[in-house]
Amino acid sequence: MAKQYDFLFRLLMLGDSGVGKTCMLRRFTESEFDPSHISTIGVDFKMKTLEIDGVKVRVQIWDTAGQERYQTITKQYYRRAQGIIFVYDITNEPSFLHIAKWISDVEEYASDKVQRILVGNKSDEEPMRRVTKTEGSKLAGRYGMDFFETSASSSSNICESFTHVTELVLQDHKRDVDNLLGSLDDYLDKVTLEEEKGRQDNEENSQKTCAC
Ligand SMILES: Nc1nc2c(ncn2[C@@H]2O[C@H](COP(=O)(O)OP(=O)(O)OP(=O)(O)O)[C@@H](O)[C@H]2O)c(=O)[nH]1
Repeated sequence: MAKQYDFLFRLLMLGDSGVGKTCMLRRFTESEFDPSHISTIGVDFKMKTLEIDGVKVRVQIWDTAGQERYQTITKQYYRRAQGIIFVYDITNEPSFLHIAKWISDVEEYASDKVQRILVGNKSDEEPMRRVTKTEGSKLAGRYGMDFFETSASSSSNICESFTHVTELVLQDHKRDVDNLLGSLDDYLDKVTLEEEKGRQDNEENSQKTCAC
């Protein structure tokens, strides 16, 4: 059967328990919002296909448990992620302060090339806000990440944030392919030049032989 997509990328969601990772993922993949909080056990994943600039990208999004007790399990998923979404809750300051810890874990366990974005979720809860947009944006800037405020409840910026991290992974992948093709071109040019030089040397040698 023909493949239904051009690329398959793995994304990972990280952040404290209760910040809304599962709700964001359900909103993105199933357009649903469930206000109950059932803590994720270990890890879970959902798939979705996106079309970016005519390229079909299938994303496998891993939703990790925020609870400390599952971290030995969840850390095993860091290495294979190509994109990471760090999530905090704008109504919960500790979840924002813990982002530095999540980032340091990723720096320790994930690939150096992993693409990352920062998300402040629950932007619909404005009266309960404890972390300003400027604080979120500054933290993201400090780590060289793009920043979004989302709401799984109202759906604000959900599609934009998942699509953006996928675009970053796709761009990085294309850069790798271009570099590989560039090296292949250089190699083929070198081989052609050497063959050309070999032919010329042979011709010169045979002319010399004839003259004798
Ligand atoms: N108001 C509001 N509530 C939200 C939003 N997203 C999630 N919630 C609520 O926050 C609670 C926790 O959401 P979950 O998605 O289960 O949180 P989680 O980060 O996956 O938690 P763990 O699985 O324990 O790591 C639930 O009661 C949700 O209804 C949002 O955008 N706005």
